[in-house]
Amino acid sequence: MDPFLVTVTLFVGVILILFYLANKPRNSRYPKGPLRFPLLGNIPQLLWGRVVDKKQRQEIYQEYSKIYGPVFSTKFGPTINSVILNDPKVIKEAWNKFELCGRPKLHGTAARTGGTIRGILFQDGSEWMEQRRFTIRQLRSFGFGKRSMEHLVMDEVTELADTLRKDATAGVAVSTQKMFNAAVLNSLWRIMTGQRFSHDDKELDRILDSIQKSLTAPAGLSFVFLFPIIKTIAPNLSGWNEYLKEMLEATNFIRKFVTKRLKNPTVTDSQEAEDFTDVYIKEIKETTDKESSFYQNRGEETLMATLLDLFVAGAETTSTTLTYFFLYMALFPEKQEKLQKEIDAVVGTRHPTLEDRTRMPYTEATIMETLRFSSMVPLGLIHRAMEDTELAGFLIPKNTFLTANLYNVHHSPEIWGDPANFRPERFLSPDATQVVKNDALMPFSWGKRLCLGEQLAKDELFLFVTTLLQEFGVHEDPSSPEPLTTEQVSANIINPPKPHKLLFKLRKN
Ligand code: HEM
Repeated sequence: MDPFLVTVTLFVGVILILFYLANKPRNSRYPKGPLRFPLLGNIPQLLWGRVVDKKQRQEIYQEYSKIYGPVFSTKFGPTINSVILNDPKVIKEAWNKFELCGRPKLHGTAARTGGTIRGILFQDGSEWMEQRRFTIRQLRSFGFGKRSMEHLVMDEVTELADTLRKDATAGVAVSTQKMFNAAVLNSLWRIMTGQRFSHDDKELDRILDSIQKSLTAPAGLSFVFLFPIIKTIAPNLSGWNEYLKEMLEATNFIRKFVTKRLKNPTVTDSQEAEDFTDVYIKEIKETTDKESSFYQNRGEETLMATLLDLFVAGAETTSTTLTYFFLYMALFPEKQEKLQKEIDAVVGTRHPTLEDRTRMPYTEATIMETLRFSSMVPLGLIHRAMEDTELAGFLIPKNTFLTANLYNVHHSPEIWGDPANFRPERFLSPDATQVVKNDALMPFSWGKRLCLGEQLAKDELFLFVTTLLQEFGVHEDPSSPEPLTTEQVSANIINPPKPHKLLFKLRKN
């Protein structure tokens, strides 16, 4: 037999076997998915979609869900199996199951807290449950959802309005990218630590910049998370060193704060705690159970991680939503006008309060539409199956990663009819007097991992939006070289809008 023919036959045979093995279903009820390449899984298709088709990951997943259905599987490299959920009903079913609410054990997330995963955001199991419950209880007792919180938020909006007034009078267009960060973070930070930052605090600016860079790190960095070897081979080229440097800025800042507070407590043991950190330290002192995440050194490390989680999650998310909100107001001036009419009619010239909310359906609907339209956390945070689990007739094996394509849910024509239009009216009753909720709107995710800052974020969004639009009109900057666009920057977790500037003009002058 011709040796060339033998070689070709063998080569083709090996390739076919490798493809067969790569595509062999993990069990008879495992979700289907696109063809997997040996060793690489679906990385080639994802790269092609990103580089050639210029599509974001959520858009690529959206295309796949049209072919493989609302639950499909992908594979990254030889070992990481991932299931993508594209339907709100399935997402709810999944995120209500404790077994599907684990987190992947990624070295990238461990590196930020000294090599061991601690806290809430990236933790699972008993430590996650213990920390999450404690944090929710304490945040409520310190003001989440209460009048006292409202005052903290209003202090911040008022200061921001003072700065904007100067810019408006000078006719200067402002970049809204970082504008809300400190103001939004401060209300949370006062509850957590008793401290606030001045809006032009340079250290905070640097840390928030680092958080922004690490959260919006190039999407290519996900590959480093999935394949740790890349960071050893190409620590600089892969972006790993830069990511770590940025991430550790915030870690070091929080570590410094915790060390100082442990050495110099602000209250004695018999005094009432004044902030979250005080209560936490009290809990550490009172914990005798060695298994508890509050126990001694582990407790101190976990305090650091939990504060870091809230700092990171609280700083970037709400402020990016506000950036989107004002961008949309400039892009859709007729919506802005309607909203301002509602503010003028209900609030008039006094300060807005949270009690106004029920009488301001258009404002509420516009905030909801902003959260839907921007879907700035498009794929939520990755979950992990902690056990073999039944889901919507499928069998999801232990350690499978799960991703909710929130972007797809928020942009499904079957659910919204005209998802590509910014139309707050979709959340209003026909007579426009009531907000109509839609369960498919889930920007804060769902179930056991539901964002624990949802209440604060909603309160802040309402108070910032109403206070600022009461006084200012927001407009496109005519001197800008590029027109405003709804386009997003593709990123790691949070997708910000493209950098832009807006003109804030005083409404009554
Ligand atoms: C508009 C603002 C916000 C949005 C859209 C948002 C969205 C989300 C999403 C999608 C998740 C992932 C849930 C999952 O894994 O299924 C999450 C988790 C989380 N968020 Fe938010 N968030 C916002 C504001 C905040 C704020 C202000 C805080 C601070 C108090 C916060 C703290 C957290 C924490 C600690 C988690 C982790 C929960 C857990 O793993 O158990 N978020 N958020």
